Amino acid sequence: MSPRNETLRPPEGAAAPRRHPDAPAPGELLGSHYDECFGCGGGQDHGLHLAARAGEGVSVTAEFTVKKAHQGAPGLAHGGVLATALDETLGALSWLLRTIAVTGRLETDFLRPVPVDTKLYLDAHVTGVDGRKIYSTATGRLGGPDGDIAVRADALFIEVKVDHFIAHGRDTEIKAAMADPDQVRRARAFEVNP
Ligand SMILES: CCCCCCCCCCCCCC(=O)SCCNC(=O)CCNC(=O)[C@H](O)C(C)(C)COP(=O)(O)OP(=O)(O)OC[C@H]1O[C@@H](n2cnc3c(N)ncnc32)[C@H](O)[C@@H]1OP(=O)(O)O
Repeated sequence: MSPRNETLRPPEGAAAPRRHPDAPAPGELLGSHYDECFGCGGGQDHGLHLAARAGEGVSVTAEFTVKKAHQGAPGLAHGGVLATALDETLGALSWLLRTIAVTGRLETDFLRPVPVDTKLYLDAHVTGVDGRKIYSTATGRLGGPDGDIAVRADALFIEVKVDHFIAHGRDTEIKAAMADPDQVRRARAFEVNP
């Protein structure tokens, strides 16, 4: 499916996505980039606890089970939570590019309601890279990886350096993150590209 919005289509001359030589192997669990992340962190009781795996090329798959705390209408997932699941899955593509990037633009289509206790099967891949701009797309399916599409999104992520978070994040959390050698190593490693 190609993006409906022109601004989310890689421009002419954009580079094809290139899997980083040190990217995790296909099938490998990617883990969380930050324990307090609402999307993937283990430290958020009501977070999505989304678990993503590396796929082939520059792609990932992920699973997320809708919980009671994620409702909008009775018994149904909140649209913003579903957009978060797509955003987080798209964000996980950073592990394959080994580039830190933040969401600049995210366009989401909600095709089917998603009940509480449903497992959403997500996949995402990069469609092109143009300088700091990373174009990508994702789907969330019901019933299995080949099931009906419930939600889909096209996105533009923008590459940033670790300093982006240091400059903009609240002091308390930045200080705690910087005091954690594993967190710093994980983040800084992404800044070194061949
Ligand atoms: C220590 C702890 C580390 C933890 C690390 C893990 C982090 C992982 C987190 C992942 C969590 C999951 C994910 C999350 O939740 S990420 C959280 C949600 N996203 C954000 O908070 C991002 C907020 N926005 C910004 O900070 C800035 O606007 C950014 C950094 C994005 C760009 O500002 P910057 O000043 O740097 O660059 P620029 O303005 O020159 O733009 C550059 C180019 O991009 C184009 N452009 C920009 N925006 C748009 C747009 N909306 N539509 C179309 N195009 C857009 C722009 O035209 C230009 O194009 P060109 O003129 O070059 O052609």
